[in-house]
Amino acid sequence: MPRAALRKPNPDLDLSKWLKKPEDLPQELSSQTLFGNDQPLEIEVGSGKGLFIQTESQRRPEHNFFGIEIAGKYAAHAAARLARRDRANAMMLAGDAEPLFASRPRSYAQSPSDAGDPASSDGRVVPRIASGSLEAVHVYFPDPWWKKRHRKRRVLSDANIREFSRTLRTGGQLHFWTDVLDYFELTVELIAEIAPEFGVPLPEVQRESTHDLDYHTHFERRSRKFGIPVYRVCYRKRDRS
Ligand SMILES: C[S@@+](CC[C@H](N)C(=O)[O-])C[C@H]1O[C@@H](n2cnc3c(N)ncnc32)[C@H](O)[C@@H]1O
Repeated sequence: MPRAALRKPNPDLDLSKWLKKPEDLPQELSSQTLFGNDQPLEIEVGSGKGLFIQTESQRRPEHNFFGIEIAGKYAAHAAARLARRDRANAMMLAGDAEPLFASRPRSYAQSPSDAGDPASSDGRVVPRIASGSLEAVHVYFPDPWWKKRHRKRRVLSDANIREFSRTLRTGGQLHFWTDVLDYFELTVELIAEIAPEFGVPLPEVQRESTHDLDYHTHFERRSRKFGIPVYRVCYRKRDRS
């Protein structure tokens, strides 16, 4: 299903507080470095038009929300939602989530001398997101990328699932919703195989919507309007020991 065209953003809206580029970010990503406080940090990967981050940052002001969206236009659209509401606990990154979660150097480097994450004095790479530091990771309606040569683009790849688990605190949550049944089943199997610390997936309930934008995300809205079933799960990371 093609995506609807985006409305042009208001050029008078100053997005600088809500829309970041990878090069604007501090080396370590935490509530303290991004928001200047110690509220629990939740990251949404693939925010699209930003309905989730808009509604959740309003509903739970005691948490911070960092949305990552690789498509610049969508990231700007989501940031504009936050800017119009002057939201203090949410911001968007226009960029790829994978190198930010990676615990090995990846390619946000601009030049060979600026190669990825810094090494600590004993030569280990320091990840951008500290282990056990996140309250939740949200992945809603990720592109399934069926072709074999495209599978490495999946947000729920082996590598990313391991990194999501690494960065979540014990008891932290991974939310995954999709309307693609095969992809849902394959991903649930994959998580059980490579990240058993997530335990069994807990089903999340479908809420009744009370108005036209009362949905979790834009893709959830679209699926429900077309009568397409949505598969929703939440994992809670357990202590491995
Ligand atoms: C199908 S859309 C779903 C958007 C939104 N989550 C929703 O449910 O309405 C998937 C989004 O993930 C974004 N995306 C894909 N790979 C990404 C990555 N590696 N990092 C950040 N965003 C990514 C795409 O640009 C796209 O906007």
